[in-house]
Amino acid sequence: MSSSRNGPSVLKQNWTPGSWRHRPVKHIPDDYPDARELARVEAELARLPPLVFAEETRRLTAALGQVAEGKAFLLQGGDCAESFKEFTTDNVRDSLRLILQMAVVLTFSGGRPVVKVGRIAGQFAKPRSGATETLEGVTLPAYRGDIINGMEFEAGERLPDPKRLLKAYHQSSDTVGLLRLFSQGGYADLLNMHRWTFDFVADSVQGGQYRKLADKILESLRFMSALHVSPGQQMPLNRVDMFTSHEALLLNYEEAMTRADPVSGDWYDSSAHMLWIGERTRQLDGGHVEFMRGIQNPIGLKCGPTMEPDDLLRLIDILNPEAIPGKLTLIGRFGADKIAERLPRLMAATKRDGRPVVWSTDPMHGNTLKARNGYKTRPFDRILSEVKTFVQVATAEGVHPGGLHLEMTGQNVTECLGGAQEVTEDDLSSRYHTHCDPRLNANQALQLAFLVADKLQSLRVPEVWAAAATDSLTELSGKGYHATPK
Ligand SMILES: O=C[C@H](O)[C@H](O)COP(=O)(O)O
Ligand SMILES: C=C(OP(=O)(O)O)C(=O)O
Repeated sequence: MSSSRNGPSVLKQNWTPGSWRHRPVKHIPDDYPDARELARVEAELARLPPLVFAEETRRLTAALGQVAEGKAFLLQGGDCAESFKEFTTDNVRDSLRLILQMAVVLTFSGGRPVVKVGRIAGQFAKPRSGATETLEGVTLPAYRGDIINGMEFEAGERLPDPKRLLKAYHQSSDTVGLLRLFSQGGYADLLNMHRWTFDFVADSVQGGQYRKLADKILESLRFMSALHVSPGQQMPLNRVDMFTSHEALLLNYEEAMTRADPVSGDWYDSSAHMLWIGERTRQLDGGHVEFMRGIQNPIGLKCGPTMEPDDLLRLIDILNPEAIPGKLTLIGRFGADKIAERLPRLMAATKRDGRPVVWSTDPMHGNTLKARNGYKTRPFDRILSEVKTFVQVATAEGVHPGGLHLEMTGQNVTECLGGAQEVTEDDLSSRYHTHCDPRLNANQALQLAFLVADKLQSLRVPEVWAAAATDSLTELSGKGYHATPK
């Protein structure tokens, strides 16, 4: 059952882009100094062009449907928080090139297409643990992302300012434009894959591994072209589909960007192809879930350590009642020490339930800690450990380990500890640029891609999968894993 030109489907009755306003909401500022100015900005946004088209969004749903069936893999990654200050053409290109490199690695080893989704062109609003921040005895409202207030520790900057919604829109629009140019205009041509390597990665182990892999792929392409077999006839190699996503947190912005598609009559949030609900705003009766139930875009749902199987199933009832393949991606973010205990029953519940979902892992948000020198950081070994356990649990439960959700950057930052470059606590201060949470740098991200690719490679053949499932059970015993009755 789907909606039609005759009106919304029965399941979506009583929904409007603004119906979230009648529900309790968390992490949306209620202290804009000038409510009329906010309303004026919302009206202006509603008149501005969409950032993405419904047809592209439907293409992403279909691609994610393939992931749900185990025929593709999702790579979703990018900034923790985009900022106005750090917006440059080079930064957008570098975010894309990192995704392209990782996708080559994952596609080659996993033997499945990789669906590429950036945390980009709208990832501006952040839910914070505390409402305030205190520095040297002065307390101010917390920084909540550039779309809401400013990062400077100064009273005026920390006030929510409606004009920031417009600035975020225009920067997102420029970013989408650049992504289209880079992904469709030749830069993403597979024959260019050597040029995607970052200078600071070229001499590392990962740089060498990538060079070898790229040589191998180019050799195969030359071989096929010598045989006059052109893979490009079936699948263009000179451009890629690069989709955008962000957390749908500031619903004032999302509502203003939501439009009825003239072709299908369905409502699409035109601010991004994919939106997700954060761990802190997934309350069943909350405004965020209410908003997301009405839009036709593919949706992500963060699933943290406190989520119970019943809550998850009720959220699926609300968010994907029509069981559309590719509509819902569950993004586990438990922490390396909790995943083996918390994930299996959620996966088993979705398996028993039978409605299609993509299972993806975010190994960043459950593994944040404060270093001795005060920097918020994430150890690479914990990130890696969560990803490995994710694949093991999925394998043991007979579920496709479908995706990876990362906070990462093409910049040579020192924000996460460890990795092949062995970033130490003392190194953190040298290039710590994030606006909120620590991101993997390109070297660490590529290293992770090679390690995941290695795991996925072993799952390509069904018999190997079965053996891996047995091995996974053995390895997981002792980590708190409880096998779920089949
Ligand atoms: O990205 C996620 C959250 O916004 C972030 O982890 C919150 O950070 P905080 O705990 O410093 O507020
Ligand atoms: C806030 C985020 O994550 P979570 O909701 O999982 O904490 C995020 O991905 O930016």
